Amino acid sequence: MTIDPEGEAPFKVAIVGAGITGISLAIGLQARNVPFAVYERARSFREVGAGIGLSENAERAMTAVAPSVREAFEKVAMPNGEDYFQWVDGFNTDRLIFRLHVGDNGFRGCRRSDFLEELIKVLPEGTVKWGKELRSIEEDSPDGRTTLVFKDGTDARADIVVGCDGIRSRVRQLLLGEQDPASHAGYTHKYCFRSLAPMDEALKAIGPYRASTRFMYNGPDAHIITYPVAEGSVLNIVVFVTDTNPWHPNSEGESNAENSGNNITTISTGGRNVTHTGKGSREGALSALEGWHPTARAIAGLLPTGDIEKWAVFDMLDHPAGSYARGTTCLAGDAAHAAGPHLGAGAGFGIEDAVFLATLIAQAADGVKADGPEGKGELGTRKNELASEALRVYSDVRYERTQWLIGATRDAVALFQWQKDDRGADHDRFAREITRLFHKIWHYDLDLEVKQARAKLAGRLT
Ligand SMILES: Cc1cc2nc3c(=O)[nH]c(=O)nc-3n(C[C@H](O)[C@H](O)[C@H](O)COP(=O)(O)OP(=O)(O)OC[C@H]3O[C@@H](n4cnc5c(N)ncnc54)[C@H](O)[C@@H]3O)c2cc1C
Repeated sequence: MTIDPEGEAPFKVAIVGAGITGISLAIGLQARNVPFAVYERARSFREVGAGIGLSENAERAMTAVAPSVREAFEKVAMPNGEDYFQWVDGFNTDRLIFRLHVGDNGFRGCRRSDFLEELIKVLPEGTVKWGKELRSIEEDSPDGRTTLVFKDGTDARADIVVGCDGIRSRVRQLLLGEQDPASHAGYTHKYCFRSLAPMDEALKAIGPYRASTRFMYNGPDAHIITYPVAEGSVLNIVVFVTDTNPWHPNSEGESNAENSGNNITTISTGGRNVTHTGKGSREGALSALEGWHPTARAIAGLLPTGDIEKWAVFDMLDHPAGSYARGTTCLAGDAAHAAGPHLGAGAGFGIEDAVFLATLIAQAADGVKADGPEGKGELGTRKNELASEALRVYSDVRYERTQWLIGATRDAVALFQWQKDDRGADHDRFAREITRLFHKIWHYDLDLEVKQARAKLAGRLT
């Protein structure tokens, strides 16, 4: 569908950030004929090849935001080896602890970069503006529109601004104030080593069955995840380690404008940008797995030699934002509610956010059209009121679930790393608790929630 960005439609939406959340929202708005532009600080599409899994709630959200999002995923999704998450005692026995059914062909993996590349193809040429790093937002223009000012000195105007700019969100800082602790994510005292190992090497290390499907290895103060991606040509490996120390960044500096998404390199803490990765090594990972079963150690042995990056896991548990919306600006995806990766839900929640935002913004746009040029009061003011209501409803309906995820993710990692009082000994308890957490994520009645959100907005618009 072609959109006239300056045409008659009542709202133009500026989306800051071309990650999964921002691009899903853009496609959702396109499908509902709401004009938009995406402003992304990277100069071109450039992504790390990290693996990602998307659960059934995420797939339902893809279809709801626009069928083309689901189609993009289908092009890159890797069929499951088996439709189960399987947890192994990685420390003592290398034996299975528990299998959780993920649904038929549920929680398929893909390379995040492959998915994003397919998603971006859905958008009309020129709607993603590359090399646009947001610096500030000015809201005092006479027509009620917002001006976005970019690092390169250019600016753009919009009626609604949605910050989809990730865990280090600039929009979040501008919305809440840089000195507000809620503007900055905090260290979860976990870091990880990640790698995509060639499948022939993986097969030698762990054999065909373990390499064919997702496995997780639990143990004291660390855990490992492995699953095949890219049509089974590589094995995605993540080794998570608990760190009792505060995060010690290597250096301080400017945020790296080329980085995007999972490629977390710097983060703002206390108003400063501090390095968010440290140097590590395969030997470091192996020493965190001292005394573990040889299989777990063989997986860590697949990490590259030499210096490798270790990635700190940050989240927004300690200082949550009180709301995701203020006026005609709001936050979505990791910018609003970044959680650790341990329940594999962040991207799916970003797509869910996109469904609500696209739906509610389109509904508010219909409200403006219904008012007509002679509408209630000054059009700029009325437009802003309707836009603000849509964003407020979005924040209200998404807040509880998305905030829950952050704490639930901390609980999950404590289960994996034997940090609960039973130190991993009670397998039934593990099965019960982990099932409850995943099921709450997966079994979400999106249609019902969207319907209720629409009704809530309709109530406020009358
Ligand atoms: C190791 C790991 C494994 C994970 N596994 C899973 C999984 O299996 N399943 C799952 O659902 N989730 C997973 N996640 C979480 C998931 O990756 C994130 O929740 C998701 O990518 C967030 O998407 P986003 O679009 O909100 O933000 P991001 O992907 O961070 O995108 C933000 C975008 O904004 C841009 N940007 C930032 N600042 C500015 C600015 N000032 N101006 C303009 N642009 C800007 C960035 O360059 C970037 O492109 C994992 C995360 C990690 C770290």
